[in-house]
Amino acid sequence: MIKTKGLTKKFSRNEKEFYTLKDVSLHVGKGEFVGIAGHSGSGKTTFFNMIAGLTKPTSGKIYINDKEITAMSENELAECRNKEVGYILQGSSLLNNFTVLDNVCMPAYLASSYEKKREHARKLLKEMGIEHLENEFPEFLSGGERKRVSIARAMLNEPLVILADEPTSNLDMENSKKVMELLKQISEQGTTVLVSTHELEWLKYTDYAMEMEDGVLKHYR
Ligand SMILES: Nc1ncnc2c1ncn2[C@@H]1O[C@H](COP(=O)(O)OP(=O)(O)OP(=O)(O)O)[C@@H](O)[C@H]1O
Repeated sequence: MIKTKGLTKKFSRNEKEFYTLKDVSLHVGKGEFVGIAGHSGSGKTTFFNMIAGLTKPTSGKIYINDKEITAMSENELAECRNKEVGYILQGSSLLNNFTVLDNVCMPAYLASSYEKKREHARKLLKEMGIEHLENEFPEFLSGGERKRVSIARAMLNEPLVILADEPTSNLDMENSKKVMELLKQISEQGTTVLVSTHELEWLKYTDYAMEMEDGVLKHYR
């Protein structure tokens, strides 16, 4: 479950202050698949970074599974981020010097249950249809394959919430479809999924969609 209440974010540039998010309230229930449409620069990534606990809001509250992350200490927040939120960043965030399997296992390096997680990582690669690539290095993969590795990595700690920021950008139709189908499947298994996109056609996979326009979140469909 994701809940935001009156979220605002003020940035400054060249000594001028401006609001990137303006009073954003959203409630996404367990297992729901919700889309956020919006043009480049409308505030989607800022919104996702806040839900992931990476950027602090200027004002407003954020709850993940009924826990207010905006009231947490840095340590509590780091733990919540690692356990409860899987973030698929815009673009490629895989490490090229590590194999596919090691990239997927990255969020578990410090965990005592590392070996068990490695088995889970293999299961996830299978679910993503890329188990044959586990020993490859990311730079030799296609964009669609890399994105599926990122989804597997975000799923490693079995989070209750998945954030996918523009997961179809730079992918062809076939791969975009595959990625959206995988995210839908993840939500049907009970994980809450929030996806952003500027390509409206992909919103048909979601349960419903909102639109971000100049930092204001409105109902889309
Ligand atoms: N750290 C920052 N300092 C100043 N301005 C920022 C900062 N981060 C984002 N912005 C500005 O906030 C606005 C929203 O950016 P954001 O990245 O959230 O948009 P977006 O909808 O995700 O766009 P895109 O899809 O292109 O990434 C932009 O005008 C951006 O330049």
